[in-house]
Amino acid sequence: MNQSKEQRILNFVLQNAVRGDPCSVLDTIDKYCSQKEWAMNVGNEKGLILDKTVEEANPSVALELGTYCGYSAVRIARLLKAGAHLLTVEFNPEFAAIAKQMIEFAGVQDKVKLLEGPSEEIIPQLKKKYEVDTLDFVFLDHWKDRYTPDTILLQECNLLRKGSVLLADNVIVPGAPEFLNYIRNNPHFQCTNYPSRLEYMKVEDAMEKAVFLG
Ligand SMILES: Nc1ncnc2c1ncn2CCCCCNC(=O)c1cc(-c2ccc(F)cc2)cc(O)c1O
Ligand SMILES: [Mg+2]
Repeated sequence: MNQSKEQRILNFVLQNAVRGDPCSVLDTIDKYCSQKEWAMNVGNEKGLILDKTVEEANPSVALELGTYCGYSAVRIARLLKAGAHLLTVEFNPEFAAIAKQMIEFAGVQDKVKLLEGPSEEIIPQLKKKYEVDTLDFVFLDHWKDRYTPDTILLQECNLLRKGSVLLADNVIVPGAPEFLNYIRNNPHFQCTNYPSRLEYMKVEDAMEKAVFLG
């Protein structure tokens, strides 16, 4: 049974990165995906925007929708202060299994809780089952047509507080036009667009930051 691309990415990390060193894991994934096989990690260019947004928010509780191989989970977790944690939600069991190993190899497993399932099922469980009060930071990187319904669901579940920061990947490619329209015309959010490039490609993409105003 031949290996998946995600398994090949993980194996390359296990063989070439430094165990317990998140930056070396990120650099190794970026090396593989820019030289060998493209994959939908946020990458280093948009990754720098993610870094700055996380550092500015300095979250105690962060949520990621769409874990994939764990690249952005490692990227976020490496910046979290002592006692802070990231909940990351992955729908695909194969991806979740890869991400779990990636997160452990990077040494950030104590800061990351990987939740398997569709976002629309997990979000309503965050308060009672996962003991979340409110979310300080949310990274949207899952199905692009789920960005809007899940942003609405987060509000309905009272998971956002004044100042909660949402950051959405791929608002140009593959694109999330309906989300941009929703969030930019919603008086409860203050939006900022960050033009960038699609990971590992000379193709325009962008991230959208939306701060919840309460
Ligand atoms: N918990 C949950 N709930 C719902 N869906 C869930 C989920 N957990 C996972 N998924 C399912 C998401 C599957 C991956 C989403 N990301 C993407 O689809 C994505 C695609 C591209 C791309 C760009 C140009 C191309 F030519 C081709 C692809 C780039 C990106 O940065 C992307 O993030
Ligand atoms: Mg993405």
